Amino acid sequence: MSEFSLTDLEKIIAERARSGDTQSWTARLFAGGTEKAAKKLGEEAVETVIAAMKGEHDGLVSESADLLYHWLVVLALADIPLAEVMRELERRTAQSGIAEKAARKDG
Ligand SMILES: N=c1c2ncn([C@@H]3O[C@H](COP(=O)(O)OP(=O)(O)OP(=O)(O)O)[C@@H](O)[C@H]3O)c2ncn1[C@@H]1O[C@H](COP(=O)(O)O)[C@@H](O)[C@H]1O
Repeated sequence: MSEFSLTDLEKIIAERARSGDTQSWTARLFAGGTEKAAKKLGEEAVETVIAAMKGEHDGLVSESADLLYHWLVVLALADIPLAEVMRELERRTAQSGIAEKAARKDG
């Protein structure tokens, strides 16, 4: 399992967004604004769906990476930290009681 996390990528995106580097895709996405970035996210989602439906292993991995990267850019443009989404996922997990059931099973 890679040590690299979405939190690491979120930090890189924040740094690159501020860089003003004309070669930076992140900086260009930020300059283009939310609508453009969200459209790109939609395209990557469609490409991910197509790769999944075709059963393309490598394509699905690659498109998933594009999707997660563009999703984090859209979140950053909306000033929503990844932690806020994780808290929502955690809340839903706690609500379902799945985590406790798994812990009881392990213990
Ligand atoms: N993870 C990514 C990442 N995933 C995809 N992309 C870029 O997203 C762009 C769009 O992908 P597409 O598949 O649509 O390729 P495209 O050639 O633009 O296709 P068209 O839309 O033009 O048809 C490409 O330029 C990819 O390089 C990414 N760009 C950056 N990152 C991360 O962000 C960091 C900083 O990158 P820069 O901001 O470019 O310095 C990198 O080190 C990576 O960690």
